[in-house]
Amino acid sequence: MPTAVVIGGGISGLSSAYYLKKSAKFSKIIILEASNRVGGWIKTVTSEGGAKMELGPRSLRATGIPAGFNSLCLIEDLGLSKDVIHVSRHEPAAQNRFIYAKGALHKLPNKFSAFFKKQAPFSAPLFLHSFRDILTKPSELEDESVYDFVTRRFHAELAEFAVDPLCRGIFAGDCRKLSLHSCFPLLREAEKVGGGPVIKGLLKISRRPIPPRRQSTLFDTMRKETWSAFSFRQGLQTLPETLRDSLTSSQGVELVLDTPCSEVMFDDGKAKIVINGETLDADHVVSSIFAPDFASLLNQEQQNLKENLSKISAVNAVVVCVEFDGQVVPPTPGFGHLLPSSEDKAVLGVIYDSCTFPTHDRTDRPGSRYTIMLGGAWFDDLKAVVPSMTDEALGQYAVKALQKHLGFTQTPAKIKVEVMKNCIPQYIIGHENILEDVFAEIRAERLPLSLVGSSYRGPSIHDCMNNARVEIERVTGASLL
Ligand SMILES: Cc1cc2nc3c(=O)[nH]c(=O)nc-3n(C[C@H](O)[C@H](O)[C@H](O)COP(=O)(O)OP(=O)(O)OC[C@H]3O[C@@H](n4cnc5c(N)ncnc54)[C@H](O)[C@@H]3O)c2cc1C
Ligand SMILES: C=CC1=C(C)c2cc3[nH]c(cc4nc(cc5[nH]c(cc1n2)c(C)c5CCC(=O)O)C(CCC(=O)O)=C4C)c(C)c3C=C
Repeated sequence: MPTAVVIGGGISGLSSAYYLKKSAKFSKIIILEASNRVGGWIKTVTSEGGAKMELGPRSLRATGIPAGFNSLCLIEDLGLSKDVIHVSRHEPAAQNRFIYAKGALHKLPNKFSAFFKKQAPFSAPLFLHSFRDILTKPSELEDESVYDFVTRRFHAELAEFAVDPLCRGIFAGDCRKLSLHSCFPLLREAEKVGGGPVIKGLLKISRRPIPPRRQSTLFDTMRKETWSAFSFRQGLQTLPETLRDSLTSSQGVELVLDTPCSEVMFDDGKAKIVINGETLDADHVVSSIFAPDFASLLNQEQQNLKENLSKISAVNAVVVCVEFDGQVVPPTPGFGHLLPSSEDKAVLGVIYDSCTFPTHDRTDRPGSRYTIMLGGAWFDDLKAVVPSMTDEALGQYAVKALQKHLGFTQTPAKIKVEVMKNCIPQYIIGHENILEDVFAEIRAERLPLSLVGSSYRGPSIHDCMNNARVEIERVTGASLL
C-alpha cells in the first residue's frame, strides 16, 4: 500500500496532495502541517463588521497557459467558480498603478500612446529607451541581475523607477541581486529568440500556439470578461480551505495539524519521517516548505543536498492592514502604489484594497481598507527606523507613510500588523545553478523526493499550484490537469 507524505499544508503542499490523490497511485496520503491551520502565507481575517483583511497575498493575476489556466481548472474542479470575484481590465483598479517617487504619485503608462509622452518621474518618453534594445546584441552571460539586464538593454531610469519597484511588489526584493534567469525567465528567453531585441522576442513568443489540454469554462469566462486579477468572495483563504475540505473528505487522505516534521531519512528507495519522536514510513515524500527548513530535516548522508538547499535565502516582510471609518479615498482610484528603493528603503508600497475588491469592505457601515507593506530585502533599514519593532510602532510607522503618500489626515480605526519571517524566497543570481545541482542529486541518488513550493521556480500562487501538478505528473506518470 504505497504511502506519500506531504510536508506542509500551504497552497503548494495542498495542491500536491490534491494531484497525488487524483493520480490514484498512492493509497495513503498524509499531509503534515506544523501550525493549527492550512494555507501557510495565505491568511484572510474577517473583522467585526465583516471586513476582510488579507495578511498575505491578496489576488491572483488573470493570466494564461500554463500556470493561470491550471489554477482556473483546479478552482473550477473544486466547485469554486461561483465564489470567484474579479477586477476587469477596464476598471481603475486594473488601469491605474502608481509609483511614489520624488515625493509624488506617478501613474505608470497603461496605454500605447503614453509611451510617446514624457511623463515624470522619467526624463524622456519611454519609447526612446527601446532604441537601445533594438541595437543591443544578446548577452553571452549565463545569468545577470534584473537591474543589469534592464540597464543594458533599455535605460537605468527604467530600472530605477519601474523595475526596482516591480521587484519590490513581487519578490519584496532588490533587483540588483535578483536573477533575470529565475525571476523573469520569459525576458531572458525573449532576448534569445529575438536575436537581441526583447520586444521582438516577446512578440515571437506570444505568437506561439499553446493548445489547452482541456476545456475550462472558468478560463473562457476570464477571457470573455477581460479579468485583470481575481480573488474569492470570502477572501483568498477560501482556496486552501476548500482544497483541505476536498482532501479530508476523500478516502485515504489524512491531514495532521500541529505536527511539524522534525527529520527525514532516505534508505533503499524509501523514506522515514520523524514526527513527535515517532517514525513514519513513506514511499514518497513531497516537501513544500522553505528550502533551508527542509535542509535542516536531512541528516549528514544528504550533506550535499543540505548545503545546496541552505543556499536559498528569503526575506522578512511586515504587512500592515488598516481600516478607516467611512469613505477615505485615494487621490485617484487604482490598485496601489510601489516605491523605488531610492525613495524609501523601509516602505515597499501601499495597496488600495477597497478600490480592488470593494466586496471585502465591511457590510454594516462604510469603511475603507489599505495595506502597507514594509521591509523585504530592506528589513534591516526598517529596523533602523523602527528600533522597537513592536506591532504598535510598526503600525504607526506604516500609517504615517500612508498619510504622507496619499495626503490623508484621518487615522485608521483598525490596524493589524503581521511580521512574516522568511516569507518570500529570493532567486538571486545563480539560483538556477543551485536548482540544477539539487535536482541532479535527487535523480542520481534516486531519492523518493519531490521539492515543491515558492523556494524553487516561482513564488506566485499560480506557480505554486502549477509546479505542484507538473511535479506530481512527473512522479506518477499520470495526466492531472
Ligand atoms: C506578503 C505576501 C504577499 C504576497 N502576495 C501575493 C499575491 O498577491 N499573489 C500571489 O500570487 N502570490 C503572492 N505571494 C506569494 C504566495 O503567497 C506564496 O509564495 C505562497 O503562498 C507560498 O505557498 P507555499 O505553500 O509554497 O508555502 P507556505 O505558504 O510557506 O506553506 C508552507 C507550510 O508548511 C508548514 N511547515 C513549515 N515547516 C514545517 C514542518 N517542518 N513540518 C510541517 N509543516 C511545516 C508551514 O506552517 C506552512 O503552512 C505573497 C506572499 C507574501 C508573503
Ligand atoms: C501596489 C503595491 C504592492 C505591494 C506593496 C506589494 C507587495 C508584495 N507583493 C508580494 C508578492 C507578490 N505580489 C504579486 C502580485 C502583485 N502585487 C501587486 C502589488 C503590490 N505588491 C500587484 C499589482 C500584483 C499583481 C500583478 C499584476 O497584476 O500584474 C505576486 C504574484 C506575481 C505573479 O506573477 O502573478 C507575488 C508573488 C510581496 C512578497 C510583497 C511584499 C511583502
